Amino acid sequence: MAAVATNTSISQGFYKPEEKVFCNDGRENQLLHFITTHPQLSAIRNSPQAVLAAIDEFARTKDFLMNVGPHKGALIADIIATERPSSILEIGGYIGYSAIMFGSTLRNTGVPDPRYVSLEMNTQFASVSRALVEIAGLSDIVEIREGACRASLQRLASGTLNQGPRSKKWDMLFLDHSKISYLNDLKLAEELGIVAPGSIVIADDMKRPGNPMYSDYVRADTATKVEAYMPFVGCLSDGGISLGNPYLVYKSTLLEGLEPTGLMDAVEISRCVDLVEKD
Ligand SMILES: C[S@@+](CC[C@H](N)C(=O)[O-])C[C@H]1O[C@@H](n2cnc3c(N)ncnc32)[C@H](O)[C@@H]1O
Repeated sequence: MAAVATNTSISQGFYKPEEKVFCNDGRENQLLHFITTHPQLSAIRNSPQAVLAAIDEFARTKDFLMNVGPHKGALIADIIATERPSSILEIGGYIGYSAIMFGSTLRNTGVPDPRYVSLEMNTQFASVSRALVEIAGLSDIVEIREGACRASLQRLASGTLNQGPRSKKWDMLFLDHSKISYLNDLKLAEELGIVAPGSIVIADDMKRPGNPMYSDYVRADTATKVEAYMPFVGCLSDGGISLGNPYLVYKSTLLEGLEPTGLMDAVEISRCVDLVEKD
């Protein structure tokens, strides 16, 4: 059997450029077909690295895919390997590239009872992702949860989904969904106790396209956050907008890394280090 190249993505070049239409035009099913009919499928099975290499091969040679990619992905995988979280929650799973890369890294840390839950609202993307996670041999620790993330976050925190850590707090939250929703959904995760002291929040695409409202929030001191929060305390709400917990303290840094297309981007790493007393 021919050997499967597992680390060719970086050396063999970049993904095709992102065009006006960049997803949901049939390419996700074509990717699944590409992998399930791959001449090296038997060697790809149960090898997360080989599945990632096959996804990268598709995105280099056939069609762009909006994955975190091998470069920024490696930066985040290094943090997982060093910090050894037990539980990682991802918002925005797409076809499962990050879930396979980070789920595999999580498994390799050897932490007891590892859990990776990936929230994805698009039914078709969730089903491709589930299939690729299964081919990668990671279904035992990676769960693809279909649905809009705010409802899933509520269910996770209320314990009506039976996967996840025993407490409400998750050790790591990876934000990679609609950029405009990052801040509102982080605030919901704060209110629900999903993000708490000890959690690390990682946000993608912080340079391309960038997310000033989000970065201002995670870099602000608590006094500034409390001042912005106070006027709205007690307002009636339908639950669509979250106020968050301004008493949580983050230490936040920006880490530069390449998009899979070769353009420079960055991820924001925000460590929730404290919960200060209310005055
Ligand atoms: C950039 S892609 C995620 C890429 C993936 N993390 C990776 O690197 O392999 C963004 C995904 O977020 C999903 N998404 C956007 N808004 C969402 C929401 N509110 N709830 C759940 N998923 C959402 C989209 O359907 C899309 O698949």
